[in-house]
Amino acid sequence: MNNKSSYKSGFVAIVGRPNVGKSTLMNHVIGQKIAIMSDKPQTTRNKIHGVYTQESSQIVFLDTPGIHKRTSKLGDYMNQVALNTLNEVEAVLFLVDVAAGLGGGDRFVIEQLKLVKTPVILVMNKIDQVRPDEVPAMIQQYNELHEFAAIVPISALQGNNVDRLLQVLHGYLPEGPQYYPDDQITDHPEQFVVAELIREKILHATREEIPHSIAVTIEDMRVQENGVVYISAVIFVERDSQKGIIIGKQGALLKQVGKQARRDIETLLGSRTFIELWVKVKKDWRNHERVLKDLGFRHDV
Ligand SMILES: Nc1nc2c(ncn2[C@@H]2O[C@H](COP(=O)(O)OP(=O)(O)OP(=O)(O)O)[C@@H](O)[C@H]2O)c(=O)[nH]1
Repeated sequence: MNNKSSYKSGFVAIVGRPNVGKSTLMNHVIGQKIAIMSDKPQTTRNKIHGVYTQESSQIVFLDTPGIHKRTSKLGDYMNQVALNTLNEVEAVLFLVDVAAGLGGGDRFVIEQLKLVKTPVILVMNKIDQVRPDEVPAMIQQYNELHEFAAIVPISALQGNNVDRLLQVLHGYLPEGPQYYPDDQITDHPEQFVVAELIREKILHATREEIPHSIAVTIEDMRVQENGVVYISAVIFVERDSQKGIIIGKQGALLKQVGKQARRDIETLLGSRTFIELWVKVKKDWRNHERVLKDLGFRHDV
């Protein structure tokens, strides 16, 4: 895992009507890996669409399906979940199909996006299907409906201008940790990120006092009947003194960590969560290969 302070990372939500090319774009950006991820049954509503990792940055793309329909009560609820997510991410990619033209579905999504304070980047996909001289008028049409942070025409299928899109996105990434390892797609991608978010909050709250000698494992994570995701996580430290620091006076620091982590985790999952944090001392765990493996860590932690 990379803990360089200059590392940048963040969440980006992708929205767009069915068939506009969301999967094709992800395939182009990330390649084969996401196929594995998206095949996994998801416990929650927001799906991780893909993770794009580079030397100094990482983007976690979220799929936000709820935004497109307005039908039932469930639809309303989904919509609210989607809107909450969109308000918490670094940027929203709004994909449209220029070949299909601007339709009612797009207009509906734009109305939803007006409720969101996050920068929205309009991605005009399937540019290979129209004549170049048609593009300015199309841009104009969308510009009249909403003030987008940026407008980027691409062909996800042919890969045209996708680099430019990634460049624009990088501009919106704050400093943050590398949530996912470079090349490893875990069986439980959500759990991995949840653990990493908790770890990040601890390091932030304790500053220099707790070196990076902590590990966080998710012992239990499941959706309860009331829809709340229950998470039980164990924080492993090397010394008793570190345990005291992390718990804090009357549990104050741990409570703060839990609160901050919950905010991010709820954004990621699009669900309410209940998080239990435990602190355990496991002496010199970093030196033990097997323990490391149990904890699901690689060697360079
Ligand atoms: N010509 C052209 N076709 C594209 C482009 N991007 C996607 N397509 C095609 O559009 C169709 C739909 O693409 P998907 O990536 O499955 O769309 P999606 O938005 O993920 O669709 P849902 O999963 O239904 O939400 C596929 O046949 C793609 O090959 C593009 O840039 N140009």
